[in-house]
Amino acid sequence: MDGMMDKAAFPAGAYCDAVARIIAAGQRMDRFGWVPATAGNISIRLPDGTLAITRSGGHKGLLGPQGVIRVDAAGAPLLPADRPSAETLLHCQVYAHDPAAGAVLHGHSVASTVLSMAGGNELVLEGYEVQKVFAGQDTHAARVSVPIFDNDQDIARLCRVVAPHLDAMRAGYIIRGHGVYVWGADMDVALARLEGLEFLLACELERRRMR
Ligand SMILES: CSC[C@@H](O)[C@@H](O)C(=O)COP(=O)(O)O
Ligand SMILES: [Zn+2]
Repeated sequence: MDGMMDKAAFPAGAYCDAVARIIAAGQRMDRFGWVPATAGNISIRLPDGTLAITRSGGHKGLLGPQGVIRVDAAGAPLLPADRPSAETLLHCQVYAHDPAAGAVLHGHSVASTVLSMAGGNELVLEGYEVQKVFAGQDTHAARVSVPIFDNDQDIARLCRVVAPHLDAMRAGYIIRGHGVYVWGADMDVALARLEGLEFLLACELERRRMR
């Protein structure tokens, strides 16, 4: 990690702190079963506007410091040989859209995968106390829409589909048959929102089973 800090325009501890938080986030997501196999990706925005993001292809519950690399705001690795997450552009898009975003999380839970494959372009959450974890929500009575976008292996094209909806998003979004993207001002907030959203998706799945 020391070599990475040579030209950094921020305090020496910031990158190491981000790496530690990303490793811990991966472990937490893994405990819930949200990052099976090599699924999921995790990033933090650093003070100079570059990102610390997971390397492509590793298990996100078993990350070490080498599993995290740096990319610029457009997603290009600072070390050209590094291969960042295949979905790096979705992270860059969130940071470009929301100057307050400090961390982005992507997981592949059973609930987000199954519910999004049931059809429709949104999942509506209403009546749940836990939906207050999302930005601007102060009552269970509100209606929180989580958009669902069709999966696409062309991530730049997927970004263009997601872009017009970002302003209205309160709880992140779901890619059909794939997983969720959630973010927050810092890693703690992003993790709380992910946990809240996944709890609500699990509730929805359970309710549909009961019908
Ligand atoms: C298990 S395949 C999952 C990938 O295709 C992708 O969706 C994913 O979440 C992880 O890709 P990665 O390039 O490791 O960030
Ligand atoms: Zn994915």
